[in-house]
Amino acid sequence: MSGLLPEGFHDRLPPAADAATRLESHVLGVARGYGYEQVDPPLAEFADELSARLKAAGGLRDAVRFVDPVSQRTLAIRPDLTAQIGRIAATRMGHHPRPVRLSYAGPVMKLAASELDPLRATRQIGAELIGLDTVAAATEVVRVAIEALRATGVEGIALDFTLPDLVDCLAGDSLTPAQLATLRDRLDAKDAAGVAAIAPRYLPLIEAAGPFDAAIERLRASDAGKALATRLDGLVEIAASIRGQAALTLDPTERHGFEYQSWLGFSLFAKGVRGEIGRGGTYTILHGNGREEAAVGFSLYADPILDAGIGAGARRRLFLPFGTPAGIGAKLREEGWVTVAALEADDTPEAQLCTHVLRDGAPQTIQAGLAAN
Ligand SMILES: N[C@@H](Cc1c[nH]c[nH+]1)C(=O)O
Repeated sequence: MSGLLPEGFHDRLPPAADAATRLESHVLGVARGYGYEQVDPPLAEFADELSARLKAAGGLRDAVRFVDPVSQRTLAIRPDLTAQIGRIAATRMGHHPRPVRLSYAGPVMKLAASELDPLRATRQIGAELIGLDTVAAATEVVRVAIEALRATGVEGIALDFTLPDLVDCLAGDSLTPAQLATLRDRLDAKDAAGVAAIAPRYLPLIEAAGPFDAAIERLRASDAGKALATRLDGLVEIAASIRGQAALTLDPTERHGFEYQSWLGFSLFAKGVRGEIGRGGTYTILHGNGREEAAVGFSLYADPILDAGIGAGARRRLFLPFGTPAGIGAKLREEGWVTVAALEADDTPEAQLCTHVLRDGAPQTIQAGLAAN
């Protein structure tokens, strides 16, 4: 059925849409347990406001934009919720004591799809801690993310740490901006020869990538000037808090998708799920008066998780034959049943995808085969 929706857009049908709601409430529930309260910003807002909120965010290349006939200003549909949370924290919640803990869930839209990420209209669920980007703050955020994924039934979680601003931090002023840009590009491509041609001292960063402990050791060994020592110590502490709950790797130069994250970034993966299921890290919010504020957070991507069939749960629907008194249905729903009432005499449990049928006043399982969805 091509042409019904633009490429990269999709409908969620039953039972996947119910699963999506359940997943969202599990994640928000775990975040709520850690003190994160939900905010719900609008789908679109002034483009200049959205693009200037996070330091190093690089504009709104990813956003669908249009001129609002009412305000006559350019609006952007959010491609990511983090900047909106930053805006709320910096403005309307600017007077709240720090750190502020906020959670969110909602649709986002991207201007273009990529091969790795073919969906343009997706949903993000996440949490942001505003006011700190310390190891303690990052540890909490990473824990919430992992616990939230586990609560939704995701198994085989893997977390890949990265150090998004590492290259800039090591470069000092020894490289021109143009050289730095090429270097970043070559590091992203893991092009050892290209890196060697610009600055051979960066080669150990490519070689270090891999399982966490070994990668840390290799990085420490190559860090003669101890320029990385604090960052590496921080990573080790964060990693220790989730050990055993996720497979840990470290790719110090990975920058794809980490546009605005600062000293720490991480990507989340799960067994049996294609691509990333979430991402997070530390970043800097810009206040109107030029003040900068540290923050850390994560966003989970519901679509790949749901597409892998995780969190779907089994359907359990009880068919109430035509004429069943309303009071009986009410009592069964109180007991936790999902009831589906026949509204016409010839309706059937099969047509209503029911797993159970009310017979002689009691729910009975329908023979296997019929019950399958
Ligand atoms: N919103 C970011 C992840 C993030 C949340 N907070 C900090 N970083 C993303 O989806 O790429």
